[in-house]
Amino acid sequence: MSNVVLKVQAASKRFGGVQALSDVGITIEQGQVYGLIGPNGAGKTTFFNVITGLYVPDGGSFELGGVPYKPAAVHLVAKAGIARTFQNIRLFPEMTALENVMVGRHVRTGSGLLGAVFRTPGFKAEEKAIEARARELLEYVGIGKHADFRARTLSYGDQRRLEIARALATDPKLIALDEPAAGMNQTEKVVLRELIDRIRKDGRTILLIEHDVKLVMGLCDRVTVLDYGKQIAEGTPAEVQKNEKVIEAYLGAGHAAH
Ligand SMILES: Nc1ncnc2c1ncn2[C@@H]1O[C@H](COP(=O)(O)OP(=O)(O)OP(=O)(O)O)[C@@H](O)[C@H]1O
Repeated sequence: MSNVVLKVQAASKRFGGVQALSDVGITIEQGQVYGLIGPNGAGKTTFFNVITGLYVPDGGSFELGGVPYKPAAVHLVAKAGIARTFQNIRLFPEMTALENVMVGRHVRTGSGLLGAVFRTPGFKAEEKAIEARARELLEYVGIGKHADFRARTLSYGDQRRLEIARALATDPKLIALDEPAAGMNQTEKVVLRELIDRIRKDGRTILLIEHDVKLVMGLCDRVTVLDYGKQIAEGTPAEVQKNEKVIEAYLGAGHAAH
């Protein structure tokens, strides 16, 4: 059996005169942390939006766990098994941390609207199980003690970790993190790195957009570099760092030495 989790071939997306993505292809294997880097406007977020159903691609083929999928709508992609976080945190700010994670978990549960309206025994048992799992996930990302706080009252770093817990709650085949370290201080970044490492060790597969080159190079098994929508390099962090095009377009002489 193939251990490829996500296979994207020739993904393209145009906005008016801007070719935001031009035949971009990546293959991510089970248990990998895969990095997507590139300068501002390179097409990283567009790629995320395409694979998660937010943007309809102009072209490309998409497979998740060996099964073709059409990234046509966000909820279908979530059901197919991709969960994501956003560059600009998107939590329900007035709901508690626990409730935010429980919402994520509902993607995977059976009781429909009628069960919820009539509060059937099946629904109640399921709610209990969802709550228990959500508490576990909050502990897992290190914010268990904030379970009953409203999301908006958490620190920035904790909100990012809450987003990760919510994404994990869907039991995704692939978890896509959009700049998880943005706005974090050094201490928070160290904790984040440990968390991503743990998620990988626990058997998950991760796609990561990140501007912090050190974090990307330290964490990722493979990296794709985009520039003006084109894939200018693909390989291990060591290979990519040596690539002339990458040094020119993005890393710069100062970064290449790290
Ligand atoms: N909804 C949209 N409408 C029009 N143009 C868009 C849209 N989304 C992205 N673009 C354009 O597509 C190109 C790629 O943008 P994208 O946001 O994917 O880059 P990025 O690599 O994620 O950049 P950043 O690091 O700044 O987040 C840019 O030129 C951007 O202006």
